[in-house]
Amino acid sequence: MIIKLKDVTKKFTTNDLSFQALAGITLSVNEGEFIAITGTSGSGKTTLLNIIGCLDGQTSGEYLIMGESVGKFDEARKASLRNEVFGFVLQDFALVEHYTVRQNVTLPLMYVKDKKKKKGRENGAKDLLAKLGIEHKEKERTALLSGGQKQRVAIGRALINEPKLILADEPTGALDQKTSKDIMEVLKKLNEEGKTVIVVTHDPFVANCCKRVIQLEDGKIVSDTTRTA
Ligand SMILES: Nc1ncnc2c1ncn2[C@@H]1O[C@H](COP(=O)(O)OP(=O)(O)OP(=O)(O)O)[C@@H](O)[C@H]1O
Repeated sequence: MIIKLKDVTKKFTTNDLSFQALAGITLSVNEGEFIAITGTSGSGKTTLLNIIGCLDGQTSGEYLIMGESVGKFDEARKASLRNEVFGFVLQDFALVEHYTVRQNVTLPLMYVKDKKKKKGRENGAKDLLAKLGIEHKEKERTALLSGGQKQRVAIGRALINEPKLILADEPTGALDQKTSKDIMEVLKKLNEEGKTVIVVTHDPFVANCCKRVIQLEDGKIVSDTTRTA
């Protein structure tokens, strides 16, 4: 088991107003899973993904990564998890538009202290771009790319540090149907190669591409189904 949440809640408080975004989430994720988190707008999908990715903390309950309680980790440990264990893919790509494709993909290497590891990954960047079908764009500025190509760059950036898990928040939200299909094919292939993939989506097509679908409503899991075929 790679991830376990036990009765996790999240409350946001602003100006004395309190909002319960997650209301007792219990969930286990095994290595190699391909999961969609779905639900209507405001159901808590992004809040849950942010807690899983250690971008935010829970209000109560326990979150364990590979058996260790995240509550005990200091900021440095959480930052290293974000850089080494998780690869993040976002709806708006979040690329540095005036950087080239290669510069964007290799950006997270800035935080890698181990020189040998860093060099190896730098050398592997070209193969990664080839795998994502954007090697011919290596030296191009990302501002000039199509939406689908930009998302491939963002996936490359998420993969460069060889994470265990890919966390994608509406990865196809800014793409047309055909390009969305292509991007889901890329994620499917990564999953087949062993990566654990969690996708937040409100798009039934995207959810259908995943093997397990977890549906949230008002901060609670209302269904959790795994496709058997
Ligand atoms: N930082 C915050 N401060 C206050 N309330 C927040 C904050 N972040 C999220 N919320 C609230 O928590 C609820 C869940 O938000 P969340 O973004 O997780 O929903 P979502 O299911 O991802 O929605 P969407 O599909 O619209 O992105 C919403 O009602 C939202 O307004």
